[in-house]
This record gives sequence, structure tokens and C-alpha cells, in this order.
Amino acid sequence: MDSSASVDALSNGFKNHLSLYQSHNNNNVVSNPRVKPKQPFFIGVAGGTASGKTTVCNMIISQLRDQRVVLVNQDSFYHSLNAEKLKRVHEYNFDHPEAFDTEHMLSCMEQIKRGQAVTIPNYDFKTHQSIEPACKVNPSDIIILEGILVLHDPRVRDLMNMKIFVDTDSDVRLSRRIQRDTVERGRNIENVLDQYARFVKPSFEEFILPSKKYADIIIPRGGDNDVAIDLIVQHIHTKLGQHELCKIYPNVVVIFSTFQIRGMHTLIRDAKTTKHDFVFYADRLIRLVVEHGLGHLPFKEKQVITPTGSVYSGVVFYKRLCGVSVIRSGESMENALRACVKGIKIGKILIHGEGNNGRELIYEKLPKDISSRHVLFLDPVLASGNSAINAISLLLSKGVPESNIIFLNLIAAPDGIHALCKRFPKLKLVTSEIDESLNEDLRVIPGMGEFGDRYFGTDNEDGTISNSTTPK
Ligand SMILES: O=P(O)(O)OC[C@H]1O[C@H](OP(=O)(O)OP(=O)(O)O)[C@H](O)[C@@H]1O
Ligand SMILES: O=c1cc[nH]c(=O)[nH]1
Repeated sequence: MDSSASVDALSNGFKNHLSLYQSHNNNNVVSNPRVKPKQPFFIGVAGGTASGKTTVCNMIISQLRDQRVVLVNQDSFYHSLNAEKLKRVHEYNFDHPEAFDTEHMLSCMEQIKRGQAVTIPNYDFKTHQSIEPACKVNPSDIIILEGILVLHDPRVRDLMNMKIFVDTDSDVRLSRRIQRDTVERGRNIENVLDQYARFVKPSFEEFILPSKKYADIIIPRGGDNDVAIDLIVQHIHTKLGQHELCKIYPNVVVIFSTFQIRGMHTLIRDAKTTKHDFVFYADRLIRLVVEHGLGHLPFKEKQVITPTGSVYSGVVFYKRLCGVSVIRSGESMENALRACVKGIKIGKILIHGEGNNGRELIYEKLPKDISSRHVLFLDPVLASGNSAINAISLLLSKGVPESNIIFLNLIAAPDGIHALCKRFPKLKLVTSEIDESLNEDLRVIPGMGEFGDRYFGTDNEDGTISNSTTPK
């Protein structure tokens, strides 16, 4: 048996992740067949006994502060021993691939990878049996599968986005194993050495070490290697923060997701949220998007002298700006823009929706000198892109260079991004989340319903939000 692995069938390593896991688990996950769950990032961490796999996993988890992480241990998938095997448990090779129910592990991992909740067996090391209760694992952003042989089976390996092998000197591993099994497990040193010589070492050489060649990253010295852990965490952040659409359209910027941002999204998307809370949290998110968007404006370097007589090397804001809001939802973003840019001029555009595709320009009032300004275009929802394309075409017809337009947005549907960014490749779109899809009524899915109705309180009189599917 690999005593380096955690005894828990499933552990999140660190307290904050454990509590996240628990609260996450208490929720009923509503499955909506229209919504394709996001695929989690799947990491496999292999290595010999006592190599420091658990330490490496815990270090990765502790640094991934703004992601939901679950850690699944390969040990959970040990076969239960029958009476006959139990009688001769000292003859049993717990380090052999056949000691694990790999078919079961594969099917659980495939489900997790599809973004589904799964039940992971709870293996008891004292009785060598799977016991009740099993552990329910809900979909997460990152799944880590840790164990001596997680890189052994090609089908399991193929599911992984990142394969890590923790490579620690065999003398160090043996001394750690002796220490742990004698001190923590009350075994005598002869038995530990006997098991090591008969099973642990030969299996390491035959199965575990050969799986090292499949690793993307080999970490020498395990948990002592801070540099390797930092690089791994940076790579995971880059991969997770990068929506596929951002790779296709480099002018699409999604603000860095944190639990605070996701919490605000959870509130504004929840159909039960009151108007008051909707406005409060939408305003907070809008402020973040506005601040982030302003960061994409040109600037000049400037040095100033501080009251201590020292030099501070900074920058000065670009001054020739204006906002343009799309009536009416876009008007919800004006206050945040005014709060960030003192005295900014804000123009308005009204687009009328006729049926599913027709979007017609009804009204415009724009600064006369708009062609010489950078434009912060305000609309919280990008659905089909029809409204935005109409409005931006108007700005271009007024002489605004496409590259001078920054579209500030809360949620964007992929359809709208494709339509807009193909047509206007030089415009910058700054959004806080990219959603899954658009339904046949051109509503964003999962979306937040009709933003304007929720923000301005023009939904049903009883305060509930209509689930009407009437096309706009
Ligand atoms: O990308 P599209 O498919 O064109 O949809 C997006 C438009 O829909 C929303 O306005 P809506 O028509 O709901 O009007 P409102 O702001 O007055 O509520 C939103 O503010 C956009 O302007
Ligand atoms: O889902 C949608 C689509 C367009 N406008 C909204 O406010 N919500």
C-alpha cells in the first residue's frame, strides 16, 4: 500500500477548499439540458511512495485561491479484499496496477471531466474495504487525481490536461516511508522493509517509474520545489482564464475571475434575487468592468515629486474620452463611468428590437467631436450582437476609428462575440463573463434574464421575473 497517499477518500487539503467543497456539496445542482457544463481542468499527479505527491497537491491547491478544486485520491479505488485475501494481507501487492479498480476510476473521471457530479468510493485502510458513506464530488473548475499509478493507464492519462510526476530520490522516499509506517502506523521496521523489498520497490521499477515518461512536468524534490509549483500554478491560471474565444479574437478581454466576481454573478443571475440586490451587485460588477476597460486606454508616462521629495514614475490618463450608452440597459453603466472619469460626456443611442433579427436605430445623441475621442461603449448584455453592430456602425459612420472603441459589457454570448468581433476586429470588448449560448429567442443562456427589466424594476408587479419566452 502506498502510505504516502492520503487516507481520506477525498480531501481538499486546505481548510478553505474543504469548506468550499462542503458548501458546494450541500447545494442541489440543477441540471439544465440546455447548458453544456464547462469542462474542468484535470491534473494527474503521480510518483513513487512518499515522494511528496500530497504536499505538491496541497501547495497547488493553496495557491489556486480563486478556483474550486477537488482532490481525488487513487487509493479510493482500491479493490476491497475478500476474506481469503484478507487472511494473507501481507502477501498482497498494494502497489500493483491490478490492486486498483481502474475501470471504475476511469468512469468516474470521465463523468467529472464532463462536468457531472460523481460518487467516489470511500476506501477504509484498516479493513481494506470500501465503506459507506461514499463521497459525492460536484463539478469543479479543477480536478486533481493523485496516486502512485495515475499515469499508468493510457485511457486515464488521455483525460488529463496536465500530467505531473513527483520525482524524489529513492533513499529519501524509503527513509520517509520507514519513519511514517513505524511512527504513524505502529508497524515494525522488519515488516516495512520486507514489504518495500517484495512489493513497493519492484512495482515502482516495473510500473511507476516507466510512467514518468508520460509526464508533462517532472518535479524533482517534490514539495520542496517552490519554483516548479509556482510555474504550474501560473500555467493553470493562464489556461483557466483563457476562454477559447479569447484565443480566436485577441481583442476580447475577460476580466480576471475571482470568487468575489463569481459571487456577484451568482447573485445577479439568480432569478430569486430582489431588484435591490440585483442593482447593488450589478453596479459593483459594472464598476469593475469600467475600471478594467479604462486600463486599455492609451496613457503617457509621467514622473512626479512626492511630498517626501522623492520621484514617483507613473502615468497620466488619456483625456479625450466619451461614453456612449445603449438605451436603456447601457444607461445603468453611466454612473460608474462618471464616477471614474470626472466630467465625461456621455452620448446615447436607442436601438429598437423587432422580432428576432431586426434591430433598428431609432435615436442618437452623440458628442459633436466624437470622431476625435476614444469611445467607451456601454451595454451590459451582448446577445446576438445585432444591437451592438448597429450602434457601432453608427459610431464608425460618425468618423470614430474602430480601434478607438472599447465596449464595456457584463455578459457576452459566444454568438454575439463572433458576430461583433468578425465585423470589427479592431474594437476591444471588455466583459466580465462569457456565457454558454443563445437560445432561439436570442436570450443569453444561462444569462440573467432581461437586464433592463431587472435593473429598472419593470418586471412583474410582484417583483418576480417573467420567464416568458416571447421573442423580443
Ligand atoms: O445582442 P442583441 O441580441 O442585440 O441583444 C442585446 C441587447 O439586448 C438588451 O437590450 P434590450 O433590447 O433588452 O432593451 P433594454 O435595454 O431596453 O431592456 C441589451 O442591453 C442589448 O442592447
Ligand atoms: O438574455 C438577454 C438578451 C438580451 N438582452 C438581455 O437583457 N438579456
